[in-house]
Amino acid sequence: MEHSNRVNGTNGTNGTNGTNGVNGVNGVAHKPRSASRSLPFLTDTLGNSLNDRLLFAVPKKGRLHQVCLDLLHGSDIQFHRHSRLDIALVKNLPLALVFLPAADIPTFVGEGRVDLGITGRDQVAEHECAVPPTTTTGVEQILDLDFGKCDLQVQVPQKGALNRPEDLIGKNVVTSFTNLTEQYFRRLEAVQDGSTATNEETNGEKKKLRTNIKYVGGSVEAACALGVADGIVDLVESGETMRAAGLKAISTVVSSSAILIKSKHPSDPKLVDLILARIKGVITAQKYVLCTYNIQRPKLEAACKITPGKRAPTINSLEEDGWVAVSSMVERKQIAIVMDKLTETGACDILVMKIDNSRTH
Ligand SMILES: Nc1ncnc2c1ncn2[C@@H]1O[C@H](COP(=O)(O)OP(=O)(O)OP(=O)(O)O)[C@@H](O)[C@H]1O
Ligand SMILES: O=P(O)(O)OC[C@H]1O[C@H](OP(=O)(O)OP(=O)(O)O)[C@H](O)[C@@H]1O
Repeated sequence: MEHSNRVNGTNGTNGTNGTNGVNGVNGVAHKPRSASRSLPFLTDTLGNSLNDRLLFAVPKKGRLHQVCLDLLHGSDIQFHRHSRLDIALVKNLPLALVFLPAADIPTFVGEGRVDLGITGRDQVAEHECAVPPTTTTGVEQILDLDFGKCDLQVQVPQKGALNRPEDLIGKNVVTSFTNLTEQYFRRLEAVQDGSTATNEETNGEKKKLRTNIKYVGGSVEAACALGVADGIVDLVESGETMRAAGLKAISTVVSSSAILIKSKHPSDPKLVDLILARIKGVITAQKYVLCTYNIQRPKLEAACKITPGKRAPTINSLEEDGWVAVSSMVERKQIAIVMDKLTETGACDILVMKIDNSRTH
């Protein structure tokens, strides 16, 4: 059915080359949506037209899925997703959500088929290795979302003769990120051969890679124990998975976090700005708390150095002579230290409040 091919994208963009899709998803050639946007099969399926809606891709499963749903909720993007349907119309904005695998989102947004998306920086890097951006295609990274932080790392068995990434040259490496891994080992091999990375093509042909890179879609950490790989390239957050599999990290290929991306020619740039502002507001609200306290005026300058706020602290006079009340945004992760320092400076009645939402610059 055309619908599942085009929107689910799981057939066209997976496979051994990850999100390669050089010819577009399922071979659909690139055509900017802004030029002509006709999605008749979606109209039929949902009984609603998507042609006037901005399309926003959200990871349909995995580590980023629930956090993204929470972010949409915080941004007052209201929708109802019918079971098994990967598209949901937003009730209060001319927007439709498209639920896709995180790995496929850069392809859809990069080709301009979808206007906005949330995915990992690692997935964008993996996609761009295979499909370099042009003036009309490729994604623009518009906001770091401050969650989904992890590193794509080269890992080898804790006990063994392999200790440096160079030791894996000519050996078997298993990963879900074949493009980044190939690029990484191509550079490493070039250095070992005494050539430069840019010198990797001879007579227009890529030099054959000596390292054998194999794709697996998940549970990458099992590959060494099962004898499929000498080393792996996989994501590490806490390091628990890696350690449990008896592996250690020896190099970082890419550091990642979740990002908001947009196509180069979104169908409704104003709505993109509105959604960006809302999401920024939620992210800022999660990152900061509001700290208020009372302090005697002579100690105010020292206190303001501890709580400079995002722009400047708000200072109000108190009825009690010589005292002021201060309120200031403080990074949530710094708040305990800030309260300790304020107390030392002579601040009292220190209160810390959660911020539900925000609009700041
Ligand atoms: N352990 C982790 N900690 C933080 N972020 C992660 C972690 N694992 C993956 N991510 C981020 O989430 C993105 C999606 O990875 P994930 O493995 O959850 O996706 P998936 O393959 O679609 O889901 P599943 O593994 O359930 O099939 C990654 O590209 C990365 O940016
Ligand atoms: O460092 P940690 O906190 O242990 O996280 C790292 C693990 O998380 C991801 O896999 P995930 O659990 O999403 O499942 P997958 O192997 O099916 O991709 C990643 O591929 C690692 O295996």
